[in-house]
Amino acid sequence: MRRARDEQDQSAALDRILQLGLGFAVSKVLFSAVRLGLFTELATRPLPYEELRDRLGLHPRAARDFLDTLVALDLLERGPEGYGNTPVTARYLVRDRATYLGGFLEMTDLRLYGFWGTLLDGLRTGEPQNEIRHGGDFFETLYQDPVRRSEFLRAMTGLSMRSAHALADTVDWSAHRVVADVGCAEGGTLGQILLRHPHLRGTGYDLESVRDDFEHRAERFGLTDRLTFTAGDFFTDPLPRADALLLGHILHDWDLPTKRMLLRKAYEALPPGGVVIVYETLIDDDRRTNLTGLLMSLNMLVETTGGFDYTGAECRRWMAEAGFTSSGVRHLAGPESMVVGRK
Ligand SMILES: C[S@@+](CC[C@H](N)C(=O)[O-])C[C@H]1O[C@@H](n2cnc3c(N)ncnc32)[C@H](O)[C@@H]1O
Repeated sequence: MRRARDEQDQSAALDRILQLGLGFAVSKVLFSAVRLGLFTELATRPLPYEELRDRLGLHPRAARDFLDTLVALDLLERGPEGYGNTPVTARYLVRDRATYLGGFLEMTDLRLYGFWGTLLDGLRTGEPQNEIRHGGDFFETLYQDPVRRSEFLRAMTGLSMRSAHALADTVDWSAHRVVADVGCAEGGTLGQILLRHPHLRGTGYDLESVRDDFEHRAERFGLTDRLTFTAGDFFTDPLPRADALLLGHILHDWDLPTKRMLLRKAYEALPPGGVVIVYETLIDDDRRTNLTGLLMSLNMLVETTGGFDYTGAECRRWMAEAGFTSSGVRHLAGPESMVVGRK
């Protein structure tokens, strides 16, 4: 009896190893579906097999396996009317919906997928594997190409969207008037917060080259009267003054001295009682369970010269060193949590 159970366990573990080994294939199936606009084609209703195949321009040899793989992955439903979105893909993978996450997946396919191909080099050398593999500054290099810049900034909106909703809903904004987002990208997070809290004004702070993308999105939000852009470089300039400062997926881009410098600058920019809100895929304190946080940290190895993700306990320690009198960690959404520090 026990032997039979051991054999079953072993066989399940072997299946898992096989599936992990084929993880790259799963990623590519998902990326292809997003880039083909499959979930967007199904936005209003399910479609019969032939019609869907023809609309997507798929070869008959490939189409059935491709679509049924997505069914097996719980990313499509198949019923009498054909193939349709699941509630999750309808919400997150249909383009032009406010909840679209696909921008992050598109960027992951176009950039990260290739860069992770030389992970082994990164593991051995500690050097980035992306556009700055042979030197240069990451953001300066990336932003030289306007298409890649916009694609990256859109990806940030997708990555942060669920946390943006959670921040808007769970933080007590009533005590604040002005909130600034440091390294705001397109301003998607700030926009979601301001839409829900009409008494707030917001400043997006980022490099000058981000201005057009930010202002375009502020217009789409209908928030140009309350949401403005301030160009700045947080290495050389002070941070904008505000009652609340957001640092979303910023600290993980940089080495420890820069993380500390940014928290010190945040402290200086806040009035007494002001708060800094750091949010990321924080790694659990025991570094065992938040797989996305650990993978994100390896992604910082691939993408940056010194960046790494970290635990809530580490961040609270750096906040205390910067002068913040109290701090606490709270879960936001999925793998993401925030650390709130009060001056
Ligand atoms: C990983 S993205 C995070 C975007 C956004 N906060 C989010 O969570 O979706 C990092 C952002 O920091 C900005 N950034 C990089 N270097 C900067 C600098 N020296 N000064 C100001 N912003 C900078 C980038 O342009 C980018 O928008």
